[in-house]
Amino acid sequence: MADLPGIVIMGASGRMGQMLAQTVLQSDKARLVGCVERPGHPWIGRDMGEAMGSAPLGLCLTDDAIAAIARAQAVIDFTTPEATVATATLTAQARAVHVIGTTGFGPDHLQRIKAAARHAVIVRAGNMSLGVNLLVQLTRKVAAALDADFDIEVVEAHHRHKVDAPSGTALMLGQAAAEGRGVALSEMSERGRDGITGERARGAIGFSAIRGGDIVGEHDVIFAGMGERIVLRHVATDRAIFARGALRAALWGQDRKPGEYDMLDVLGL
Ligand SMILES: NC(=O)C1=CN([C@@H]2O[C@H](COP(=O)(O)OP(=O)(O)OC[C@H]3O[C@@H](n4cnc5c(N)ncnc54)[C@H](OP(=O)(O)O)[C@@H]3O)[C@@H](O)[C@H]2O)C=CC1
Ligand SMILES: O=C(O)C1=N[C@H](C(=O)O)C[C@H](O)C1
Repeated sequence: MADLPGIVIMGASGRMGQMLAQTVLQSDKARLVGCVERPGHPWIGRDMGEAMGSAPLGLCLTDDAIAAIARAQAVIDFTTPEATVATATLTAQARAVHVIGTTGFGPDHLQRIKAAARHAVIVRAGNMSLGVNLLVQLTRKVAAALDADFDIEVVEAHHRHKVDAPSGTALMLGQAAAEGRGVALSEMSERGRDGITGERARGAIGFSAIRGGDIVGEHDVIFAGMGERIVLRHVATDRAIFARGALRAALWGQDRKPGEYDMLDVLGL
């Protein structure tokens, strides 16, 4: 048991944090060695099992990220862009694998993650599920097969608590569509239409976001032509798919060379 890779979860009280804790606890390939929350969080000092409403685990939540990461072979992080960038510095120092599920990064955050990946293995993906990563590859393929007579629209729906848009998944799908088409997403993306927008630009890749209730995550990539339409769809109904993918990434990352990887690398897609 002591030989199994030790996993630390950042943002352990969150929607994904709790799902990750349960997934690691149920696994016979890894052990949970730390649960970290931000300083001042009401769960700090409480037993993680009891805080989640189940049996005690003998593992208390801590705000001491440095001490927790020192015990870890991998850190799984579904938090905020600022928290993740700060953690990337610590995982790089500790040479622990950093699995990043957080979304909503700006260019400066991404630059800092890239710098940390010079020293440690980072696996980062806006969606850790097998299904979405397959959809990414399908999107690339369909976009490569069709010309700009087919308008590409990415439509996503998430729960009311989500703070970023477009979702990380929508951006992955848009990026795959742009690559399939051989264009730069930054030049072709159309977001936030409102009012008199004018006609759709030929070749644009559009993004729309729906927020409501408890929707776990739904993504459509629409290729709309004249007289026909192709729709590629993924519907997530359980956050366990993301947690399973993240744990798989943490195990895959052991003994790899430092660098920034994604779930396509992990899944071999
Ligand atoms: N890649 C993927 O497959 C998936 C990615 N996500 C992404 O994961 C992220 C989290 O989502 P979700 O779990 O729903 O969000 P939550 O808000 O439920 O969880 C985030 C947690 O991180 C905590 N946190 C904030 N700052 C710190 C810090 N400095 N140190 C430690 N913990 C901190 C928050 O605490 P507090 O609330 O007190 O601030 C909260 O408990 C989002 O970016 C989301 O888009 C989600 C699902 C799948
Ligand atoms: O915030 C979420 O919940 C999710 N975020 C990820 C994203 O931004 O795409 C992945 C998943 O869709 C759930």
